[in-house]
Amino acid sequence: MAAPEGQWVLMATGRSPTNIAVIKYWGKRDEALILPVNDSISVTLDPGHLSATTTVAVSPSFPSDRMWLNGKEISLSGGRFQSCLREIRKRACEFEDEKKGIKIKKEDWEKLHVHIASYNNFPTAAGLASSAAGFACLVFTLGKLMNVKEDYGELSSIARQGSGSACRSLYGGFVKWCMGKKDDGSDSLAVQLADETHWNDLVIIIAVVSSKQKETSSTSGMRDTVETSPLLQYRAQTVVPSRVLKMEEAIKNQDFESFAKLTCADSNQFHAVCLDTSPPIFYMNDTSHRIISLVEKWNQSEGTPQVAYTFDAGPNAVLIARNRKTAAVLLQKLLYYFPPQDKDLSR
Ligand SMILES: Nc1ncnc2c1ncn2[C@@H]1O[C@H](COP(=O)(O)OP(=O)(O)OP(=O)(O)O)[C@@H](O)[C@H]1O
Ligand SMILES: C[C@@](O)(CCOP(=O)(O)OP(=O)(O)O)CC(=O)O
Repeated sequence: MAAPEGQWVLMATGRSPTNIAVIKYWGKRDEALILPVNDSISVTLDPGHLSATTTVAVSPSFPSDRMWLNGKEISLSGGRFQSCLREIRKRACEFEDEKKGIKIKKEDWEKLHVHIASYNNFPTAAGLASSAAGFACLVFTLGKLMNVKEDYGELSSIARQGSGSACRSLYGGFVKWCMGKKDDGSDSLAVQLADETHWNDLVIIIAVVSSKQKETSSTSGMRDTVETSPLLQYRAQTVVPSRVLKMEEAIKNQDFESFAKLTCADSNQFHAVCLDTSPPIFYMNDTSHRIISLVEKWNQSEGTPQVAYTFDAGPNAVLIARNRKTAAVLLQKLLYYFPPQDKDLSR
């Protein structure tokens, strides 16, 4: 290293959006490597809306790795953070900035420590996939800092070890997480099905029913489901494989009717396996159920789907409208049936 010991700081910043699964990931076949029991498909949101922004810094003057999430220091000792840091460090390459007098050899990265600061511009751990945006961003930004040359597929398999759904946030547009077959997880990674320009008409509206942290985390919820739900076997082995093929076709052909039916059915089956878990897991609440009824009745009365709904591990509704005109009508309906309360307006 050319600069005097401890005199320099090198930084990189990245931003990653969250993604919303339209065919859900729920259940692991390997807890440590985070390998799923089925493929899943998601749509990545616009980074301008729900995203994580992460800055990573490295300096010889840092005595240890540290991280701040939304301004509060959090521990990096957990296995998931450690896996991401280890896997990225393994792939780090030589870096040189002659002007600043910085030269980092490949082997130096193992000894250098990082400081990480990340902000989510939406509620953390509220079932809005903060872990997806967060770990995708962490891996991407560390890769940028450490001059990692791997492609996005390889980075996605590292992000997967932070949080399964994170592997899908490395790409924009429609993304498939291929479950893979190998025991070491090397073939469990994300591929882009279509980029963000492919189906421009769609509009996504997130109705935040509650921004409170959920009671059952996705990680522990899906562990209980794997251990106790007989329905999960049927879902993973029989239902999802054919649904994934149909969903790929629907996306390719921009076939909203098929897309909406598959999305709603898959969300409902995911919540059915949660209910089939012992003890049962309830992520949706009465408001979520009322939103489902509203959409189902509207779609029925139009004769063809106008809006698709999907709910992750929480009560918040993700509503996908076929176009802007439908999205405007949807907003009107939501405001009519769920008028804002005084406390919402004063926020
Ligand atoms: N910006 C971030 N950078 C790094 N890690 C993050 C970030 N945001 C969240 N996380 C990690 O993700 C955890 C929250 O994940 P959790 O799965 O509980 O909630 P969620 O992702 O919001 O919900 P879900 O995955 O069920 O939709 C945090 O405790 C933290 O470890
Ligand atoms: C319901 C889901 O959002 C579950 C996401 O689970 P996580 O990816 O948060 O779980 P871990 O891999 O244990 O971190 C469905 C999905 O995004 O596919």
